[in-house]
Amino acid sequence: MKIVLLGYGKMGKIIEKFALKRGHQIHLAVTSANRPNLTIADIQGADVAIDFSLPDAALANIDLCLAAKLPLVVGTTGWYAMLDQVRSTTLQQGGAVLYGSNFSIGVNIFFHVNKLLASAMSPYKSYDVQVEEIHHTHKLDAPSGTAITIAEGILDALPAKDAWVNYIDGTEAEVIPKAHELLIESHRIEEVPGTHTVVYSSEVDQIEFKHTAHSRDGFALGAVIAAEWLFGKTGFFQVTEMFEFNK
Ligand SMILES: NC(=O)C1=CN([C@@H]2O[C@H](COP(=O)(O)OP(=O)(O)OC[C@H]3O[C@@H](n4cnc5c(N)ncnc54)[C@H](OP(=O)(O)O)[C@@H]3O)[C@@H](O)[C@H]2O)C=CC1
Ligand SMILES: O=C(O)C1=N[C@H](C(=O)O)C[C@H](O)C1
Repeated sequence: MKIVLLGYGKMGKIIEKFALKRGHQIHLAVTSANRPNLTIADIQGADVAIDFSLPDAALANIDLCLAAKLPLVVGTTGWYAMLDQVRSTTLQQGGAVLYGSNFSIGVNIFFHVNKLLASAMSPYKSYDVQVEEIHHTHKLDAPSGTAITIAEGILDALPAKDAWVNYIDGTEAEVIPKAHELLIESHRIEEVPGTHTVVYSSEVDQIEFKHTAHSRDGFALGAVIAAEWLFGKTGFFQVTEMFEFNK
């Protein structure tokens, strides 16, 4: 496939490596430098686009790909408040968009088991739950998209919690969650690729469920596999739909 990389930073460059290894070609790599002059015609000769850019850039990139009728995989996080609108625009225009807060196999298995664990925990009111995420200091959004997906999995299964709240470690404003709120604690530490932990605590014990990314390779390979999966389809998809255990 000929791939347009929307974003050619930390992720875009690793995605390129896996795309070439799997026999694909890079049609165009887009950065802040060439994005202002990018036209529909520039991307129309490609088969698929993969967006790992900036939270503020994702929506315009989605619109551009829809206008060009180019299937798009969106890995960029931090735009999910607009998800419903993007879904309906994609469906109205007969486009193809697949998005996911995390493309690694390990995290997608984690998402699945997280829901099972939350269901198992739901009768046991003596446990409180919180989510922690640690990422590198360059990250622009908090909480991470992955932490939001994890929190949504817990909220769906635990009637005692109906909303998440975020505390960013090191910021002054203290966040004390109410009993019905699920705390997501965000930490920013040097070059950490991404660590997510769900913690259930009671007076007598603690359960910790943790995923640690050793590098960005799992995210990048997953994004290329997602592009292969999306090619030839129309609709609005989540990365979770690619996995056998969700079928
Ligand atoms: N879903 C997942 O599995 C994962 C998602 N992510 C998400 O992916 C996104 C990118 O992460 P990362 O690669 O680390 O970020 P980087 O900051 O390293 O790279 C961002 C890239 O986007 C480019 N860019 C800036 N503006 C635009 C624009 N308007 N259109 C296209 N490209 C643009 C930048 O250009 P320039 O080089 O000129 O600055 C840069 O090349 C983040 O939102 C992150 O949260 C990250 C890892 C995994
Ligand atoms: O910005 C990152 O680096 C990452 N972002 C994604 C997120 O917000 O969850 C996925 C991964 O954790 C790395």
